[in-house]
Amino acid sequence: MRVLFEKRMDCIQKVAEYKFNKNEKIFDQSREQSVIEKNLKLLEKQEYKSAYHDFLQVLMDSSKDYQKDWIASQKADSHE
Ligand SMILES: O=C(O)C(=O)C[C@]1(C(=O)O)C=C[C@@H](O)C=C1
Repeated sequence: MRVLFEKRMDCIQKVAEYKFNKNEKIFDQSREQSVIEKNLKLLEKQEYKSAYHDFLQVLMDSSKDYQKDWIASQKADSHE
């Protein structure tokens, strides 16, 4: 779990850098919806669907918080 989490966060770091450089917004509702739908379809045990939906949402909220903090720190550094 930790290893997968760290790999995911390495990707999220790259996404944050891309969004910072392109001045793109962090939250993309349609993208988020499609990530959730795609993953829910892949779930083998549909009885876990609701719990998995909540898990994905918490994961994406955490990614957005990380991106927000990282981009804010970059902006603060550039104003020093
Ligand atoms: O794909 C992105 O643009 C991301 O920022 C990653 C991610 C995610 O954690 O999967 C996070 C926020 C977006 O709203 C959608 C997806």
